[in-house]
Amino acid sequence: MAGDEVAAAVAANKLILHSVYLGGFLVWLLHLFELVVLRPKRLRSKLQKQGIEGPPPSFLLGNLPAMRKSLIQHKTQSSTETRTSCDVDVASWQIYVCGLAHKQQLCITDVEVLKEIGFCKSLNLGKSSLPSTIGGPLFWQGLLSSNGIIWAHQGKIIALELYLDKVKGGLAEIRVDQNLRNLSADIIARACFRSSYHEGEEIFVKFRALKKVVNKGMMGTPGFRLLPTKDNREIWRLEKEVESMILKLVKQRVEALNEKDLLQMILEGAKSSADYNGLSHNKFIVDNCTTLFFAGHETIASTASWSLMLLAAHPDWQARVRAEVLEICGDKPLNNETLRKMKVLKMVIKEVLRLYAPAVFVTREALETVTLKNVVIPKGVQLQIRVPFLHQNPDLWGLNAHQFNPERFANGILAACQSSQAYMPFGNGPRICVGRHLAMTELKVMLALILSKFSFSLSPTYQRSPVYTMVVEREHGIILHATRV
Ligand code: HEM
Repeated sequence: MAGDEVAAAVAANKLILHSVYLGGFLVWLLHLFELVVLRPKRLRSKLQKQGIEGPPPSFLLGNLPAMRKSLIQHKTQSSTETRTSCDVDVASWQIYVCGLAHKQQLCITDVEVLKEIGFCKSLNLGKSSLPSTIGGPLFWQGLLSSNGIIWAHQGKIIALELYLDKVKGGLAEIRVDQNLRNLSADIIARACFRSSYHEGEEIFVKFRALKKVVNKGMMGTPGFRLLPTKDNREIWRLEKEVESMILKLVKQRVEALNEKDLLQMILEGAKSSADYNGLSHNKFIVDNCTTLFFAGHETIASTASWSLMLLAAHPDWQARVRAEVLEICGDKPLNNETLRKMKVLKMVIKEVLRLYAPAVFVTREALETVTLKNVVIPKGVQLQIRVPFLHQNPDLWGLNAHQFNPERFANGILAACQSSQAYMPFGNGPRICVGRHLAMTELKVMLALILSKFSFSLSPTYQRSPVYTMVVEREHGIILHATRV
């Protein structure tokens, strides 16, 4: 072949290649247009035909930072007020599309619909794929994000081990000599796996690093996770490390004396996992352990931190809780009996969970077409419940809905709110948090121990900075002054 023929062939090849790339890109753009413009329009008109009105679809094209800001806005100057974007249009049904999961999202604020979701036992209303799309490597196909028969299988194993009586039985003696995060990790490690934070420390460190990278950017954009970007490579590396550490812990456990604890139950459940959905033995173990690390650790660390901030900002409530703890316990150790008597502490925790619910969204997906409040929800539509909207809605909680006032829970949730469905820090219905009893016990133990020894005030430099990073965290931390009581 002559030189100019070779050059012509190369140029032709290049042209073909570029046309293929361009064609692929155009198809991708069309697909995106279909997802974010046409489908929501179709869904909206379907709902309009059923008499449901809502604002026009809005488009959140995978912009996680913008979504975080819209959820937790800094609307007031006050360092402790918790006002969120509650005053945006809260129509009963809002329709908008969220490019994060490339699914149509139906935002629900109608408590009657929430009630129906709570009572709906059908496996057709499952967990939305949004959390696993965004937070995939943190919990993949564990209990938190799975559906159908595998969820039922995992639920039987895990929920049984976290029942109230087991939680009470597992109360270990705890020393307050670590920071809150480590303390909550320690309790989770002890309660679930009878190991200590120290033994699992490395896993928690890696897991936090993994969470930090997963949180960055536009993780829900289709195909994005497959690209070998710097962050994705970091995620893949950390994922492998966490996995091998968990499996090492499991190996040590198998070689040691068997105890009937949660880890042991997960190991036994893993033996039959393939029968349920083809999940491999190791994947079943790793996904459920990471789910528990994530669900049980970050949520509690977040609630404990906000509790201390609010108590520091409200010295009257801090003094009431301390007086209660000292009166009930004196020099006695904390146990189930004494914890049960701490009514003021419980009211405070409930109020903190109302104002700073760590899980901002509770989500569901219509895995098949379902009907809620006589409205037909087509298969594939995701339902999104924004917890802060419900928890701080003045129509439901009264005019002081944005203020810290634990007294509202003095006579229970029903007396505090127009509808008990509107209080859902732990979600609702069949998918309600399986760790809620452990969480409440853990929070009571941590706060009682800390408040019995220290008194807190807010540093003048403290700046309120809630930010949504899978749970509601503090962007600039919480700065408190502590003195020994
Ligand atoms: C303050 C602490 C906690 C909060 C606010 C919290 C909140 C939640 C929420 C909102 C859900 C979703 C519920 C729904 O979709 O209706 C959930 C699910 C879950 N939580 Fe928690 N949680 C906490 C602590 C824990 C702990 C300590 C554990 C375990 C050790 C745990 C394990 C789980 C699991 C496994 C699920 C999935 C349940 C399912 O889908 O069947 N959580 N949690």
